[in-house]
Amino acid sequence: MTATGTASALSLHDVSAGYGAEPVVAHVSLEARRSRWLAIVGPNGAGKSTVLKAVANLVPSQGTVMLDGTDTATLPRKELARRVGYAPQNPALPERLTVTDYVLLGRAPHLGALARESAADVSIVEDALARLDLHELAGRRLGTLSGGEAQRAVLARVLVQRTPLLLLDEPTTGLDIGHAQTLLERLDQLRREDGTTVVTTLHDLTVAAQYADELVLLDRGGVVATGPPSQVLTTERLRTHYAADVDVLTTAAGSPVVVPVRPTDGR
Ligand SMILES: Nc1ncnc2c1ncn2[C@@H]1O[C@H](COP(=O)(O)OP(=O)(O)OP(=O)(O)O)[C@@H](O)[C@H]1O
Repeated sequence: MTATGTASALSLHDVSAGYGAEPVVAHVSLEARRSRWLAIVGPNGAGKSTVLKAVANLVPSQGTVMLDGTDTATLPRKELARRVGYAPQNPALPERLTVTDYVLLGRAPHLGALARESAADVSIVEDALARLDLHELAGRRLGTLSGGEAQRAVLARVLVQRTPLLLLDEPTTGLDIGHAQTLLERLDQLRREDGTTVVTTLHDLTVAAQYADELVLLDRGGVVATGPPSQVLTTERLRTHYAADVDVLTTAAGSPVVVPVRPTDGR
């Protein structure tokens, strides 16, 4: 298989994970092919974030998680951080750290035990700050940023990790439409040019359909549909799993557009 072919970058087989005695996701199997974009969608509480955390080894899990054919259970933490970049939905941020110092932390998996960042590390950070429109905020403390600015700092930190797999939990949360588009296009560029595999959770199903090659629909901790967006996003499915009234339109390019429809029965 070629680097941009259909090889599996990430596969989950029969994974169950959770926070206590009972798993909140159970028997999840899915696959993200190298250099493709997989979007995990589903209603609130379905278990999307938990699946990402299971891959990042942040919650106890059972089953098998394979990265490029290697079982993650065998990977030391630093090696996992060189392979997987994970951006959580609501990270706790060190308020007093500047944006630059925080983003530099993303280079840590590539440094030796006592090594300081090199000029190359600083240059990678400056590039990420510029791409995410953070250069003017580089010296600001995280505690002084707006929600969308802080979200962009979190994403910059994960991008400088330069991992072959990105796991991004609701990456566009808090971003205005322009910054969201810039970010999504940047991710797509990494996918196309560097062969990065992108796995995101996304609530905006139209955006998910625009960018993802494949969707996995989760509900109540299990996979209920998998496939290309045009197959997964049907009016019936969205009613069943989201209790939503929607029309699913199709663009000239064949991409589904999910439009909420107001109930006419006075609900
Ligand atoms: N730290 C935690 N401790 C206990 N239960 C948790 C914890 N985090 C999440 N849960 C529960 O696990 C289930 C799945 O949560 P998860 O965050 O994975 O859902 P999600 O699909 O990402 O939801 P959302 O769309 O609302 O972000 C939910 O019932 C949630 O209440």
